[in-house]
Amino acid sequence: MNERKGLRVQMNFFDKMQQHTGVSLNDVQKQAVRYSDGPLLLLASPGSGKTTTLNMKIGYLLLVKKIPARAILAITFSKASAQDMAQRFDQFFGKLTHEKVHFSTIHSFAFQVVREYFAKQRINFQLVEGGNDVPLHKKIILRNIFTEIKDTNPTEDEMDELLTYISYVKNRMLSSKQLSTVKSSISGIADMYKAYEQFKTQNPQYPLLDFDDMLTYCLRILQDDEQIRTKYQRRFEYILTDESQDNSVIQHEIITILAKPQNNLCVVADDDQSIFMWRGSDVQKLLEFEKNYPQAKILTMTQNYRSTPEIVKIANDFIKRNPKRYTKEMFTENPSGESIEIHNMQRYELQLNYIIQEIEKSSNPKETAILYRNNSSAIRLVDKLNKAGLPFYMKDVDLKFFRHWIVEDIINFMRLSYNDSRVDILEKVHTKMNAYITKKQMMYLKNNNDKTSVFDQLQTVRHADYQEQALNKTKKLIKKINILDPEEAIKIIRKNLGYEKSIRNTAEHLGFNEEGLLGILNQLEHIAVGIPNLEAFARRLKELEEIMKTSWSNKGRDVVTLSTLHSAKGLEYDNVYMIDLVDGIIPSKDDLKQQDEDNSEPIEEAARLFYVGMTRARKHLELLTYHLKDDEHVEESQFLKQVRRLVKGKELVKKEVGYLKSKPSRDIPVNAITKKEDLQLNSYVEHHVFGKGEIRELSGQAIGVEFESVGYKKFMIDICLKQGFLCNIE
Ligand SMILES: Nc1ncnc2c1ncn2[C@@H]1O[C@H](COP(=O)(O)OP(=O)(O)OP(=O)(O)O)[C@@H](O)[C@H]1O
Repeated sequence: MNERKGLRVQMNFFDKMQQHTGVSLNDVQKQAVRYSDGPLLLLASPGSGKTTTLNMKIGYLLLVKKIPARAILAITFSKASAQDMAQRFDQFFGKLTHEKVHFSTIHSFAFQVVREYFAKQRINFQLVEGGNDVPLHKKIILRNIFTEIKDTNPTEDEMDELLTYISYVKNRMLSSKQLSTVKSSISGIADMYKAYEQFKTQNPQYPLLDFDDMLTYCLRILQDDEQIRTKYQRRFEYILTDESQDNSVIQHEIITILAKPQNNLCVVADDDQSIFMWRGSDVQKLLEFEKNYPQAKILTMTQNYRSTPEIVKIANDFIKRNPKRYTKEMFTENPSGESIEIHNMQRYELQLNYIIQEIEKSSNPKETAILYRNNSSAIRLVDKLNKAGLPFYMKDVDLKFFRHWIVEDIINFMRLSYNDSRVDILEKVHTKMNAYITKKQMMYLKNNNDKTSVFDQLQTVRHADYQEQALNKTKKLIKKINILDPEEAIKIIRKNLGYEKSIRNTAEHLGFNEEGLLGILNQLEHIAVGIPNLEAFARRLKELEEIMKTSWSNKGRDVVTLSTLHSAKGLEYDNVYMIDLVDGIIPSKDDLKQQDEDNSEPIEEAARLFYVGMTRARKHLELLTYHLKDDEHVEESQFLKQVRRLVKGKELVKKEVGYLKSKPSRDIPVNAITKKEDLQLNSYVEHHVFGKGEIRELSGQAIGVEFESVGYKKFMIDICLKQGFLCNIE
């Protein structure tokens, strides 16, 4: 093609695309689309049209450069983004070409390579994660290794830490010698990692692979097997990677090899949105792009099409606090809107009440997101939302809270109060209260249990006089718990039975985060407010778990979205509320500690997370903080202080009193069932979230309904009646 003709074809492409999609690319976007031969780093600010540009670029390769689809490899960050890209590609080009480009995650590409290699070697391998049909799961292997090495079962938190550690080590390609450089609260974690690796490879004819191994093997195969390497290098003439700021070291290595020798590699990234360092991503690789490809072209897309200038300006100025970054000045030509709001509440509860009020007021909840750093922020929020009758969609449901050992302990204390002859339950909690019960005494009870009160039985084998008193006191307290309401009961367990002291001791001895553990107790206490008895409390926990678990069924409905900041990546909403903006959460305690120890990387990553949150908002952004949580003073987030300085007095500090509420916060429908006697077995009702269902169970405090849309669910009758959740069907 001669130069003029080439230029004409390009012009036609952009004009045609504008007519076809309504999107008129800006100059940098066009340059990025056109630049296809050689390495290109496309640095893009949030909302600057990365996905749009990447899609146009692929269309350009197909339609203008006549590259067959199978020669293009487009790597996305997650399965969901691969689907999203494929969908958007179809919208743009579905009518213009029949060619189908394969959008793939790096893991699914690696899997293809690994499968091919093992087939060639006639070796059977087995996956240890993904799906329920995996015969031997990674978590089971690791649980066993942990128990063998530590002589105790891991907690859920320890399992998480171990899984993250292993993933980090592999993604960062750390050698055995470097293992000790990775910080962990679990002693002996490096040995666990080594034992795990050894276990998986003990039979070379039948290796076990987890998802991270897919990358490790893929890289090794590409390095060592010339035939496979050249096959893929020849096949993929053009490689594009999206969200590359979150690629790990090993992912960068795989892509570097694949792109050789022509290096037609387009890397789309925003170093300011790199938020997965803890999982092994390495933004350093991006910052070194020019060093690795001296002939590289670097383009910067900084026009934001998403947000108002008020949001764009503050977010842009905020992220400059991080010194190690590519300099970019994000700007927008969008019309002006409202300024960012900062709300500094007196107490944590007021933040919750405020959020509820805002959602109730909202005419379009689907366009509203509540973002928080930790999943634990969601528990009380979900409780409140449910009590207010506000349905929601939760982006990444984490049910760990409900299985936490502290929750189990509290339920066990309550169980014991129903029947204090239960040796099996006492065994689970005997070391966690002030009764000085020894292992030997427990053995005695197990062998001689006469089904009377365990405390009376223990009196016969007590060792010291002080134990007599302690056992008497414990027996009385345990009995008392049974007649108290759950909120009071938890207080007695914490303070009088000595459970809180035992948690503090455990935290100190095992290096657990004491504040986090006590936080779980506080959450339980709050959930318990207003619940009449212990059974109802246990049921409420189950109910909350179920509500969270099934919130996916609200996806796409006109409901508010709850999400961690991490999972909000790539999404956008008209209204965004960032909550729990206090020091200790964002930045976390550990971020702050590491900063004190001269490692500023974690706090910079936390700032990027904050930035990701702010840039999700199209029109309305609110940042929420408070002074007091559970009677403890908390400091507002230092990031928020920075934003406050940038907003300069435009904030609206609202008065606490405006948000206090005690009554049900939604309008109860006229046909709502408010009396227990109006609930009839086998009759049909309409639930405010789950729709039509048949009452199948009515027992004590609980009601069970079989719904047409989501199946069987159990609720607390009291809450349903008070909040008007169930309505008669005409
Ligand atoms: N040249 C353009 N003109 C008008 N709108 C555009 C243009 N480019 C992109 N957009 C629009 O801007 C919005 C953001 O684009 P996109 O989702 O591609 O951004 P992104 O860079 O991937 O965002 P983020 O990284 O923050 O998730 C989309 O609604 C898109 O249609």
